[in-house]
Amino acid sequence: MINVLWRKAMYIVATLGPKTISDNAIQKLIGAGIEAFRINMSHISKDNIKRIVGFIKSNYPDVKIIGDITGKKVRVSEKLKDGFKITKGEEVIFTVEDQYDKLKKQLVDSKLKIIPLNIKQAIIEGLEINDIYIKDGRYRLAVMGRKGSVIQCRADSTIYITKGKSCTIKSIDRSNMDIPDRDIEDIEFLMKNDVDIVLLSFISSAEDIRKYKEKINAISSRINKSIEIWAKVETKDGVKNILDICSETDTIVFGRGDMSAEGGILNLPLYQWEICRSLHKSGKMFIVATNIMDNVSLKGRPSTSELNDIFTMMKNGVNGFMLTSETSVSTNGPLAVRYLCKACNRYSNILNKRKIKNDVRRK
Ligand SMILES: Nc1ncnc2c1ncn2[C@@H]1O[C@H](COP(=O)(O)OP(=O)(O)OP(=O)(O)O)[C@@H](O)[C@H]1O
Ligand SMILES: CC(=O)C(=O)O
Repeated sequence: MINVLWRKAMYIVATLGPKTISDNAIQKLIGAGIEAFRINMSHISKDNIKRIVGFIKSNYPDVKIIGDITGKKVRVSEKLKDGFKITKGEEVIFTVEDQYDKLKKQLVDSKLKIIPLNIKQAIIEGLEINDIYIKDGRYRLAVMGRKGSVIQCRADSTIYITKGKSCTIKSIDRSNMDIPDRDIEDIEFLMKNDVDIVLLSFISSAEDIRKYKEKINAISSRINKSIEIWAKVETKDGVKNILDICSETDTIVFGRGDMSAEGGILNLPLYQWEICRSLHKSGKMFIVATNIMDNVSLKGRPSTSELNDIFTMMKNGVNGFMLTSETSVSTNGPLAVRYLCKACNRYSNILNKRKIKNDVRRK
């Protein structure tokens, strides 16, 4: 087994994905300095999760495993059997899950492709929708016309559509949505397999967590297992209610991928700053996820702005970082972890020295 080289000043989490689910890849990430893994329940099969958890638990009992459940995330519905490409300028139809089969029959002779979303008609009734975004806001489809739940859109760029792909409708009100059945099944699976932490996605209020806790407590008394609960904040309401959310959990993860789609990428630093200010001296753990070391995936070294971002976040009280696509879909995962650990160690040494100096000066 590879030994962990050093203990880091910050909590560093890596997401496992197609490029890192083998035992060998997991060992390399641990050797580079990882002390917790995120498993995205939306992308990894249950068989693979069982194998990964078994491997980590029996070889690295101190490494924590975090199961990230999908929450109230809008995605392309599982009802879409075969994926397809839509080209720049092409018009397509989005619809809701409960209208998809009917619409497919009605439009059988039309050339328009239909994309079903995993939401029910009631969720979008009366809602003004100007755009639908795909993959954390990276691709935009402008709404050209709409009749109830039949939404005609034009693509700004060429995109591949497959089931499960993440979508964003900015104006959506999640308070009307039920906890997806899939989340409850996934939580029970995580508990039965001794996963340490469940990461609840799209938490917008303390009430959201309490609803999950009710379900988790019921499972817990039935199977006699427990699990730690963390909240992922990635909506405007979540940022607004951050202190309220903290009353129900000790760890907050800021999901910058979804947040940039939900709140607009230009506003992202402002949301991040707002959470830092709110959590300052709260004693809560604050972990920032996504787009931490993307340049290492692309070019083999971090960019100046990534390093500056990391330093500023540490100065503002962030306690940990969560790598997502850097380790799940890139072959440069261990390199990203090494750079991140080195940066965190170096900056925390400097910040600690500065703090001690200032404390002494104040006395
Ligand atoms: N097993 C997989 N098969 C295909 N694509 C994957 C897989 N795992 C991850 N991905 C892709 O890599 C990206 C980064 O993976 P990660 O698990 O960090 O997801 P994420 O950005 O939180 O995704 P999502 O928002 O879809 O839950 C995802 O957006 C997804 O498109
Ligand atoms: C990690 C995650 O969910 C996000 O960045 O949105």
